[in-house]
Amino acid sequence: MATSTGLKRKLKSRLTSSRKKPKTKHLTSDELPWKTVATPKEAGIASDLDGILGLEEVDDVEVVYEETEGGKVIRFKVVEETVPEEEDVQVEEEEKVAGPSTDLLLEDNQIREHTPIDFKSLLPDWHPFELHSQLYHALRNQGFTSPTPIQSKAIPVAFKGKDVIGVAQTGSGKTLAYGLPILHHLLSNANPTQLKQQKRPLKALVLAPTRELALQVSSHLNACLNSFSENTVVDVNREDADGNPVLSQSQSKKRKEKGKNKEIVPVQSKPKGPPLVSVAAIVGGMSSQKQRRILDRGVDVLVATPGRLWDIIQEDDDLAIQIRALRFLVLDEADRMIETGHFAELDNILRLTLRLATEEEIEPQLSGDNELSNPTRDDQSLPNPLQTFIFSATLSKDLQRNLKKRSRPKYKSKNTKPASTLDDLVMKLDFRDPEPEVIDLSPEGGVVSTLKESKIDCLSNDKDAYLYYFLLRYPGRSLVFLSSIDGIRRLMPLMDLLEINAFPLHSQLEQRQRLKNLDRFKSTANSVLLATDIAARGLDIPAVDHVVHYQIPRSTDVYVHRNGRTARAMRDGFSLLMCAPDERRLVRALMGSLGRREDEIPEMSVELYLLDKLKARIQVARQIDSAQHKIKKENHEKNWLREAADAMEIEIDSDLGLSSEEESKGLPTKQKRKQTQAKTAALKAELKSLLAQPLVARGVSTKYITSGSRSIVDDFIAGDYHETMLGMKKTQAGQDVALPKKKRPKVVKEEYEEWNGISAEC
Ligand SMILES: Nc1ncnc2c1ncn2[C@@H]1O[C@H](COP(=O)(O)OP(=O)(O)OP(=O)(O)O)[C@@H](O)[C@H]1O
Repeated sequence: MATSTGLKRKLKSRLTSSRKKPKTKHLTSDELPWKTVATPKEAGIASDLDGILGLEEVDDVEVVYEETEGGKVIRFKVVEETVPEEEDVQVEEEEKVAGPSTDLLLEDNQIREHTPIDFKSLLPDWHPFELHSQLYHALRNQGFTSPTPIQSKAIPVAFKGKDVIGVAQTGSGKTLAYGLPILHHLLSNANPTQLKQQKRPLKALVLAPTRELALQVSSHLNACLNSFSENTVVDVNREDADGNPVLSQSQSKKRKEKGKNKEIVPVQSKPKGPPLVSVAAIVGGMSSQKQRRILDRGVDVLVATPGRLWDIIQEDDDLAIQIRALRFLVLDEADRMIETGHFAELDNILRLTLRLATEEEIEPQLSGDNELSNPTRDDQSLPNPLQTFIFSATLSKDLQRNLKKRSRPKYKSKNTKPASTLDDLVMKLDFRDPEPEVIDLSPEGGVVSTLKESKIDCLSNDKDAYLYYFLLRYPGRSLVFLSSIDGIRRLMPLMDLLEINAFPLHSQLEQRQRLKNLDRFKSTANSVLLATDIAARGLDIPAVDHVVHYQIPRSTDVYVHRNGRTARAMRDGFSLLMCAPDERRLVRALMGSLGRREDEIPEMSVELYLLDKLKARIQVARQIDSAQHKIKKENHEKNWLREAADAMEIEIDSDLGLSSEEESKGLPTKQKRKQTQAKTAALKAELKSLLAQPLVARGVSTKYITSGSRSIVDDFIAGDYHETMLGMKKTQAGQDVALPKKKRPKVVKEEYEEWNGISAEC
């Protein structure tokens, strides 16, 4: 142990070093520190884009794909690593021996105090849980001063070793409701000496339905570890040249540059010891080699989507064996996993977690010949009891009731059929707890109290104009849900032409692009995300102001989860349903199954005069889009024709003005093409002029601002005038909805005395 003075001096040096952020430098591919190495041809290494994609495998080189005006550009970000100073290493060694220190208070990412922290007075609401000190630090750093209701209820139950089925409204902190008990258990039971000697076995598996949600859960859990104890926590999704985990950015230490004038030589800082607890994500669409390496190294908590995980399990017997001995299993948004087509994979993974009675053998439904070894175990052979947590904002009451009644799984033998519905699947889960605890905090009617709902009734064809109106009228971060990818593809060019900052998100985009679009949406205050329901569940995007249901969601659960992207963590939020005449029936059914009436959702008020002006813009934008589409299609056909002619060694007109031949094939002549191009240019000029015209509400005089039937001078003085719609007040969307109709009092059937005919007395 160091003396207190010695420790102080070293801490000071850490103070300076911890402020240093790793620098990043943009380089071209030629500037990277290449080294020529021979690779076997058969391996097909780096055949992709001349090795550029392979670069993702290189530590500290981040490949960034950017759309620019000149086309797609690939950039390389090189993160300069730091070499820890001897003093830092010494402090870390000391801390390692002493265990996680409680004498550093990290606030605003800086070490402020050097006294033991009294969490009892700093976090009184958390104190009764007696969490590991590292978690207290993390909660404090993140400003989570008190537990949310689901955390208050679920954490003590989980600490008792019980299985938990948690149902709570969207954005209510369910991730930490299961995450904190898991991390507490792992931190409290970690044995640093043992970790150094052997590969850590997998202890917790969190299954999530979408890649984005899995990555988010993983970073949420990592944030609870990385806030403190710099030497004990690493981001295992990053690794050094030897495949060792690299300390996360907050842990970067001072570096020694190798030569001032030289090119950057990335220097790897070796971790000073294995992390106490590590969390990693395994999802589709990202480098599977890297993910396999992470697994080979060993990880404590794995957050995964079922598809990619099952792919890996099929080739990795060791992982399958580890899953059989899990300590924690979590199904996050289990109901959605059933919908995403991952059902068979999920079913197979869950089969691995079942207890096996000595006489029974259960085999997962493996495809191919790569059968897993399946050791028969009885209940007693389990080293640790498995604890199962199922969390969602929507789990049917029937399912919750059934879960309470059951205990042992229904899987009996390897011939058992896979489950076919969520109820079926969850009922087959092998809860070790004879009475799993159901905690249901879901709000009545499925709506979070801080959410304001509204509705616009309009024709299908007018939805674009209403959406455009809404986006201009209420700037902010708007998440627009569409039910099809085609719908997004149609709307995106319109948004571009109308100069709306919109990004698409759907399953047919590359994973890299999905994450990038999500990031752009997160970091742009006034932006729109046009998304399918892959964005409906679990995504925790800070400050989404509005959710727009461009099409009516296909189920109540989807409605609840889509709405849940706004009004999170007790913040205000707004949702708008766009309802075409043929969708009214669906809205009625939707509200009915939430135990509500259709007219409980108030109408959004719309300035029709301005809407008409916007319709004119939309019309021109649509014409441009269709003309551009036509040109694109023609170019495509032209290219096809040229290639076909080349292949057949036929000579065609140099400019493809194939005149008669062309016309006979239905292709436009050169003249016609020119006409289309000229028409498009004229339309673009028209749209440009329409976009430049100010949007002035009816009755507003821009010449004499104090006159007109709608004087705008007071708004100017008060500073609450709308910047793009003159004459409108700058209001929040929630202020422009009519009050919801009051619930009609329930008709209480009066009990009448049985009618026995006119009495003799009358
Ligand atoms: N105790 C807390 N105090 C304040 N904020 C918290 C607390 N716990 C979690 N949060 C924050 O609340 C937000 C929502 O948390 P989380 O994503 O876990 O919600 P959720 O219930 O899983 O939502 P969904 O059902 O939509 O998946 C996150 O930004 C999280 O960081």
